Amino acid sequence: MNLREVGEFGLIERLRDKLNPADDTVIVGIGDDAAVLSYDAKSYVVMTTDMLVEGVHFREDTIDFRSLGWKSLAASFSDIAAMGGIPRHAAVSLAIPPSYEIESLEQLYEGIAEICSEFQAHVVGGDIVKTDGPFVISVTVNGEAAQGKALLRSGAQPGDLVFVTGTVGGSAAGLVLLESSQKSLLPPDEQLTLITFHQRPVPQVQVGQILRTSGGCTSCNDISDGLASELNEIAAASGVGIRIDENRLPLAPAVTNFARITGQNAIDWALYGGEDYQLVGTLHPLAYSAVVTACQMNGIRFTLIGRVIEGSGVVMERSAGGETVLTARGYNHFTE
Ligand SMILES: Nc1ncnc2c1ncn2[C@@H]1O[C@H](COP(=O)(O)OP(=O)(O)OP(=O)(O)O)[C@@H](O)[C@H]1O
Ligand SMILES: Cc1ncc(C[n+]2csc(CCOP(=O)(O)O)c2C)c(N)n1
Ligand SMILES: [Mg+2]
Ligand SMILES: [Mg+2]
Ligand SMILES: [Mg+2]
Repeated sequence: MNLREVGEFGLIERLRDKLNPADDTVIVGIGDDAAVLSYDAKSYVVMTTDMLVEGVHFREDTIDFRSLGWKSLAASFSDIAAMGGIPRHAAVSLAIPPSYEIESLEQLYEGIAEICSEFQAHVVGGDIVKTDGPFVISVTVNGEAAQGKALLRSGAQPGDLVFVTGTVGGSAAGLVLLESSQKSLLPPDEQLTLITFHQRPVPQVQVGQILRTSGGCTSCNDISDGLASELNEIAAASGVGIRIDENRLPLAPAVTNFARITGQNAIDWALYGGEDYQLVGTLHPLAYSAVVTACQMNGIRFTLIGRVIEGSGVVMERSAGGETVLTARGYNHFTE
């Protein structure tokens, strides 16, 4: 069968069927943002790996090396955050075209060091190979989580509230701006805001901790492929339906402004753009006030965008009236 037909997620299912069953050290295996592993009685190890490929995840004209270093680790820290874990240790492997300058790779590592100091994480190893293909960065991150309380995609219950942190659609807007010949239509400060959303996403480790300790977060996912895709993953893993409200989607003013100027759709960026690395999930209503207070105290934007219902799939109530079924049409390698 053709890869374009099964897509990235169909391929994962097919490959997973070939593997041996996991043993009891695997608390959460394939299927969530990160694996949760138990080696002793104290705490869980949370482990995730992701690749970034030149031409697919970045190009010379969409990111500088220092930001690329930041973003490469941010994506993995975000997966750890989505499990309620704290990122601790990383391994970084590079497949490098021989034409690359050593200074560029040093800049990459300055960005890696920057995010590691921000989150008190450490690079503890990696690997380097030469390639005649594109530049590839592979990042594996291990984190820590308290035993028994990892945030999964699979616990949403009808009646729960659907939340998202920060704002959404900013990374896609930033990418459109970086690729656009109409940059100057937007004020310089808003240009910088959009470019920062794309190049320097901030993994939501702190809110992951707030959610985990609240005891009422029933599901969580980070936004790599787009809100529509992540919500569908939660709905499918939890066996529930989700209703969200278009009016409630948190968009940064620079994003709506840029959409207006270029005649593009900011809601589509939020739903299908991806790479915002915010957290989306569900909360038992009784946990809401404690979570929102903790977020306010820490300057974290936390928005309710809908509700969990019985059934399946994701529906969005439109601001113009009516509703739209949101398919998992986010970023999917092979179908893109
Ligand atoms: N080649 C593979 N072999 C085994 N498991 C895989 C493979 N590729 C992905 N997975 C697993 O499938 C699940 C879904 O992966 P996916 O990459 O969609 O999640 P993610 O890392 O949260 O998202 P993204 O890659 O968009 O940031 C994860 O548990 C992941 O570890
Ligand atoms: C040059 C360029 N073109 C397109 C994109 C957009 N993009 C690439 S991969 C991806 C999903 C996340 O990746 P993954 O699912 O592998 O974690 C997105 C939204 C980009 N960043 N740069
Ligand atoms: Mg993820
Ligand atoms: Mg992944
Ligand atoms: Mg993805």
